[in-house]
Parts: sequence; C-alpha cells; structure tokens
Amino acid sequence: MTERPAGQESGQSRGLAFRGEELRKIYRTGETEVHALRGVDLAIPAGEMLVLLGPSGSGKSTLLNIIGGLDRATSGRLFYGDTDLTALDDKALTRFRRAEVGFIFQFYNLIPSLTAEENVRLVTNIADNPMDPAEALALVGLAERRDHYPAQLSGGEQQRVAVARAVAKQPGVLLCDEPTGALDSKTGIRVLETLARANRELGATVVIITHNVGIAAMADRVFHFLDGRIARTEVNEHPIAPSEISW
Ligand SMILES: Nc1ncnc2c1ncn2[C@@H]1O[C@H](COP(=O)(O)OP(=O)(O)OP(=O)(O)O)[C@@H](O)[C@H]1O
Repeated sequence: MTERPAGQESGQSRGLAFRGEELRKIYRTGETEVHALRGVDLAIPAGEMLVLLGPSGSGKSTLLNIIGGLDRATSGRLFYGDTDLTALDDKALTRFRRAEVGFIFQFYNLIPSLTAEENVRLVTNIADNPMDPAEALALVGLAERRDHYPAQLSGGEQQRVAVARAVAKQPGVLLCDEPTGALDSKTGIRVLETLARANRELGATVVIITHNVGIAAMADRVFHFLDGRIARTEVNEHPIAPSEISW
C-alpha cells in the first residue's frame, strides 16, 4: 500500500465521485456539543471501492450520512462530481439521494410481509432508470429465492436482498455501514462479493464502514479515521478478492 497524507490526491479533480473540503459536524444537544467531524478533506475517485476504518465514535457514520445526503455538515463544502451538495436545498438533496445513492446497513431493514422480489420492487417502482428486480436478485445470487419472505431467508441472504434493493436503481454510489457486522465469515464474504460485483459490473463507487480490518484488503483505498479526522489514507495497488480475506 502507498501512503499519502490525509485527503491529498495527485492533482486529480475530474473523475471524482466526491470531493470534500474542511467538513465539520457538530451535534448539539441542549448544552452539549459533540464535534463528530473536525475538518475533513477528502477525494473519492469515481468507481473505486473505499473502506473506512477507525475506532468507535471517530466519525465514520457521520461522514457516510453526509456524503449520502441523509444529513448535512455544519460547515465545509462537499461536491458530488460537479454538484455542490452543500448548496442544495432539502428537496434537491433528496432528489440526489434518491437518484444516486444506495444504502446498506448492518440490519437489513427488509419489509417482513413482502417477498424478496417485492422488497426490491419497492425501489424500482420509484426509480428513474431501474434494473429489472429479477436481474438485481440474480446479481446477488438469489434468483431462485425471489418469492421467499425475509423470515425464510438466512441473515446473509437477507443482506444480499438488501444489496439487490440498493443496486436495483443503478445508483452511482453504494454506501454500506457495517454491512457484514451481523454475519459470520462465510456469509459475510458472500455479501462482500455482491458489493465487489456491483462495483465491477455496474461501476458504482462503493464505500464500506467496517470494524473488520481484514476487509480493507479488498479496497482500492482506505481512510483511517481518528477523532473526527482522516488521519491517514492508504492506496492499495493490489486489492484482493473477498474470498481471500482473512476474517
Ligand atoms: N445524532 C447525534 N447526536 C449527538 N451526537 C452524535 C449523534 N450521532 C453521532 N454522534 C456522536 O458523534 C461522534 C461520531 O459518531 P459516529 O457514529 O460518526 O462514529 P463512528 O466512527 O461511526 O462510530 P461506530 O464505529 O461506533 O459506529 C460520536 O461521539 C457520537 O456519539
């Protein structure tokens, strides 16, 4: 891996999915202020697989929520391609999120009364340029299970349905917060394989938060968070396949 100072890239400004400057986030609750991001500069090249590592409370989820348009920075600027996300009003930010961002969380958040395919269809029904739900389920290896309900699927299979649901609208970015946190190594690796496939075959930029350091070896790039900052960026010249990860 090559080390670069945090956020410093090689002069590249085109081909970036995200560019952030001096991003700060302060949560205020009554008298208490929490400085969750303390001036983050970042550049995330389009089409890359990025892993965010760092101790609990270091700001990873806060950043993920901001780049996904679920929340706003307190100050600083954030661009998605040429679009200044920090300048968008709430309606436009929601449009960005709907069109461009697929989210995957630790707990799969499927609707229990709907089949796998119906869960995916919820998204494709309102997307501009969706895949066929069956195609999305095939991408995650669950074509045969389309008529099954979440309760009839294992945790790993439910997470793969959640990946199918996220990729089915063909988003530019997939943002994953602890996607394998509830899974054992074998099923976790299958979920990571579906993310790698979405990255490779659909060209989606994929960002994964994890506490599992082994997963960083499949990334093109790793941001190491510490105390609300990106303390270090690693560029991995030779990412490995998920099946080779030591869990
Ligand atoms: N809604 C909120 N209100 C107040 N403080 C918050 C809120 N969300 C997060 N924080 C605080 O901001 C800091 C950063 O939290 P964040 O969830 O981004 O960290 P993280 O690196 O993702 O941690 P973890 O690995 O445990 O998920 C923490 O101190 C957290 O308690």
